[in-house]
Amino acid sequence: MTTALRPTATAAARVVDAVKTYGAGDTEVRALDGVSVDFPAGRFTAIMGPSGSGKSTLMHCAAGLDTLTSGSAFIGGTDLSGLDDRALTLLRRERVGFVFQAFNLLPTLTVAENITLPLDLAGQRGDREWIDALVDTVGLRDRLHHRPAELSGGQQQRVAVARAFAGRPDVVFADEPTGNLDSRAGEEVLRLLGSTVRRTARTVVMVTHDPVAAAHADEVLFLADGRLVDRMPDPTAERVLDRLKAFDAPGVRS
Ligand SMILES: Nc1ncnc2c1ncn2[C@@H]1O[C@H](COP(=O)(O)OP(=O)(O)OP(=O)(O)O)[C@@H](O)[C@H]1O
Repeated sequence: MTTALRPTATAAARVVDAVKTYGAGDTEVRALDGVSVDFPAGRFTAIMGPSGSGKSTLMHCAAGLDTLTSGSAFIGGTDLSGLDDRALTLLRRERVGFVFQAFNLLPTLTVAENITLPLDLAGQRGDREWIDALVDTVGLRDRLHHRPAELSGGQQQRVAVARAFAGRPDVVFADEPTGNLDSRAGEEVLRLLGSTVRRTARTVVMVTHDPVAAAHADEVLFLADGRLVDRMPDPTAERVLDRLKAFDAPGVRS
């Protein structure tokens, strides 16, 4: 293993020289064109960039939902390319949490059952104190026995956030978590993600199109044409918006 490929102790997830192509020959698309990036432990990182820049592809490959064409992806010190499908499924279940735009709660289960679903699937009891604290953090104690259909969109996404963190994962990947929410409910979910990172030293990686959402992160990564072209620590919505505008400006590339 070369030095460049050795995972750092502080990266919850990382990709090295990540290349992902779709199709072949004239129709080949290079969705990721040599991206190397660490997602530091205990930090909230947002991924932004124009449509088609490779955000979802990067997230899916970093999370073990998809495989790279070349390069490496690590969760903690585990090289995902060395894992077969079964091992990848187990790793995702035990060490990765997910929050999707569409909430993806199971309608027949109660809120409490949805929150512990990943643990139940893994045959684990989980840390009851941790889960109890999560229920309070997301403010759903009085809804624990309700079904998702009885909750607002914002409440459903808060259930999904609790579910994502229930197993104390190394990293939570959030794909447009506020895309289906009005701005107030979205703001609550973002504050929840940020405060959970800061209070519990968990790690969140979020793909978003929304500069206001990205401003909740500790750092924003900008992709363009499948490459990492910029990073912005301590972002504000205004600065993120200005940076995004530069992608559209004639003659300005990254
Ligand atoms: N399954 C696929 N087959 C072929 N091409 C794909 C596939 N998935 C993604 N692509 C292409 O890869 C490139 C990157 O796509 P990706 O979805 O990662 O971008 P994105 O930045 O998440 O876009 P958006 O903001 O529109 O969601 C695009 O050109 C896209 O068309």
